[in-house]
Amino acid sequence: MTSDSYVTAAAGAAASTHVLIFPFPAQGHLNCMLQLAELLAAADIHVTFLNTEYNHRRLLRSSSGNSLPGRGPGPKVQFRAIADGLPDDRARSAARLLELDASLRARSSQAYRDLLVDLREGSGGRAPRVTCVIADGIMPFAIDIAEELGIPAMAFRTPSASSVWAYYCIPKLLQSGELPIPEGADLDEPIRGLPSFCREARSSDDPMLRFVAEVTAHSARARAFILNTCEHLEPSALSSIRARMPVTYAVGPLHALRSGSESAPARASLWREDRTCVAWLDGQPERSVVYVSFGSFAVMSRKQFLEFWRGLVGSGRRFLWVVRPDLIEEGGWTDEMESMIEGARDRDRARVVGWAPQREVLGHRAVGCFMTHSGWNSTLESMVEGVPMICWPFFADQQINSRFVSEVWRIGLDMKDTCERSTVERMVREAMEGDAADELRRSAKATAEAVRKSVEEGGSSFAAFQRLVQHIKSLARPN
Ligand SMILES: O=c1ccn([C@@H]2O[C@H](COP(=O)(O)OP(=O)(O)O[C@H]3O[C@H](CO)[C@@H](O)[C@H](O)[C@H]3O)[C@@H](O)[C@H]2O)c(=O)[nH]1
Repeated sequence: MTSDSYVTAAAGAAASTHVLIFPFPAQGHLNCMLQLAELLAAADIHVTFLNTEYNHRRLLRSSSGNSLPGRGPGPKVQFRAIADGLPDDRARSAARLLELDASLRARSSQAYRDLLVDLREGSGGRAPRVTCVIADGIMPFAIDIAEELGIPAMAFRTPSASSVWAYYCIPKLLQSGELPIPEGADLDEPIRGLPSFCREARSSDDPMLRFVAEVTAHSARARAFILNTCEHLEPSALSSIRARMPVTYAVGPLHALRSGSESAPARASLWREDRTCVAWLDGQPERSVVYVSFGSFAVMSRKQFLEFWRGLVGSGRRFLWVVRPDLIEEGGWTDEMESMIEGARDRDRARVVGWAPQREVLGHRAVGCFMTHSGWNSTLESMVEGVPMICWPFFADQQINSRFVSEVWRIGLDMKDTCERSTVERMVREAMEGDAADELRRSAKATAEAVRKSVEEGGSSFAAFQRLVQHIKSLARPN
């Protein structure tokens, strides 16, 4: 069955349609799945958004009232929360991803099952019985439990289509002996831009490699795939995925898709946004500032931080840097770093904040380029605003994204694994001034136009979203 077949089956099912959305509890997963929730609510679908208690408390603490859907004048989304099973004082960073995953499987799955049983009976009160689950594709247990209970489940994958396709290929690469890559081999040859866990795995039993391969193979058991990308960006990866998973909806970039919703797209920040940086940007010349952010998960060593800092200062360019409270590895902070940051707060040419309203910053006329870790959300946000990128990928899908940015879409530069002040300086100059910068800017602008077209009426993502809505409505059982 293709996605077109669901259109007729959906007629009249709107009022009785209720979707439960369950993201993996990390910032990069929350934002885009919350945007999906808001768009579905605007399409007249009841939505329950399931958070972990830990994250929900953080969201409420950091949200500015109207940024979460259901809290302002926009469409209503009902929030529920279950425990993630970890003690409150435990960091939920990238380094602990497997621990969080194990805890969710072992300790949260029963609470999730109980909640679904409850919602399946319609005991949620105002909402009808739950008729569909959209679970993060890296939580196969959430898909299996829903299907066991007779609730159709779809998988949402948060990385790019090319990354998802690379994950699909892991078992084949293991079988053919191309993975794990032998010690001492040139990591740029023959498979360039491999995700970090492929490059670092020293045996086929590597836990991270196994985790990614397993969840990817498993999520293909869902009824459909939803991807935050568009046909224009990744046509060949999408067609490879569709060969395995025919019902795949490419509905991105979701934060730019405004199908039926008038309000600004939802933001779900786990940190409180420091809006003083927007006022600071207002006072800066056009395209003069390098915006630096390494997302929500990455952790740097002291040495890396200092190399970046000195490179940025050495470039002579103005910069705005997001230094999250947990950006530097445990025990890495020094008084020297503290005083450098304090000094920057008072200077005209640099600004440091703990967390920024990133989409607004990227859309600001004063921003000239984005130095990024190449998380997929950041990549899409920069793309939509036509801002060229300097990529310093840390882990997972980020190596794939940075390679596509530099070699396929040609809208940025890839620092790969180098972290030296001279490279930082050179790349900032290249991205900000001269012919190469003009060329990058032109191609970033053209990409922005094409991507924006995809999410407007008549565009491929807009149409895919309409088909997804019809598919979800067609799953509603008579109440
Ligand atoms: O000061 C900041 C910094 C970031 N953000 C937002 O936080 C999100 C960050 O997402 P992303 O760029 O995807 O980075 P991560 O938080 O690192 O996301 C994880 O999830 C992504 C989606 O699967 C992967 O692509 C990444 O590799 C993985 O680390 C984006 O929406 C940003 O707008 C802010 O609002 N303010």
